[in-house]
Amino acid sequence: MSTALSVNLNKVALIRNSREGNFPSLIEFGNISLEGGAQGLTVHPRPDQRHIRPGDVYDLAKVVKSFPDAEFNIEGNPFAAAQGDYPGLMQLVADTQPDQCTLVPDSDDQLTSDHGFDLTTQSERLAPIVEQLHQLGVRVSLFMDPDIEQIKLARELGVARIELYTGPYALNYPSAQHSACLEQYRQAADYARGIGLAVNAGHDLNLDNLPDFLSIAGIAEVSIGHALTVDALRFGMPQAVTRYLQICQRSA
Ligand SMILES: CC(=O)[C@@H](O)[C@H](O)COP(=O)(O)O
Ligand SMILES: NCC(=O)COP(=O)(O)O
Repeated sequence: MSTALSVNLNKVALIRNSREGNFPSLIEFGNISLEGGAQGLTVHPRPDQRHIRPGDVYDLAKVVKSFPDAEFNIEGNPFAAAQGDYPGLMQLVADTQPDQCTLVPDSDDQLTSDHGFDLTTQSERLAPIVEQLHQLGVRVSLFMDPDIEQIKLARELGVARIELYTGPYALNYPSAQHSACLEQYRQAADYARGIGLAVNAGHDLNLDNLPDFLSIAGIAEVSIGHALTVDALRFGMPQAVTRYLQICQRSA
């Protein structure tokens, strides 16, 4: 099986935002990624617009549509309030109709995503959001820790996928805890697939830790941005995309 690579362009936007103007262009790097064979693009618009801006979401939706087989994945917290010209995640999704929306429980003051949903407390308020996204024809993925009890609750919400938050996996690679950590993710992924959920994964995956992670059977998609952008500084964007694709094509 091959795992789809969705290139997250957040950090290209971070560089762009450090000066006036539109350099680097996200449209250019979105095209380079998809021309290089990536199966999709991911963006994570946040209310403070530290990187992805609403205009980027509309621009990249158009880029993805120009590649018939490519997918657009918009991530974010559906409960984060509109702020300035950030209209809220659900408005951006309604306007651009992405293939997938990955719901992430980030608060506005987080440096980055650092945990999955606690569905014991969030399921009730997520249910109408999931329904709304399904009404829009958007596939829903929930950002989750590798916790089987939580994954059971994700299935009850009727979503198609979960995205395993791989921050702890990356943190433990390579260490004495690596094997046990990988096994926890394997068991969570196997369980999720066994109850009918497809499994995505993301956060801090890189060229070193990705091969071991993709020894886990049936990972549908990995979304990678931070390390891939650094690798683009090293090798150029086309070669960086190629190197991740080579690993994804060898997945279990
Ligand atoms: C949800 C997740 O792990 C990442 O996709 C997220 O996009 C990281 O956000 P930053 O790029 O803002 O760190
Ligand atoms: N969902 C994970 C993602 O889109 C990118 O995460 P990272 O590679 O920037 O850590």
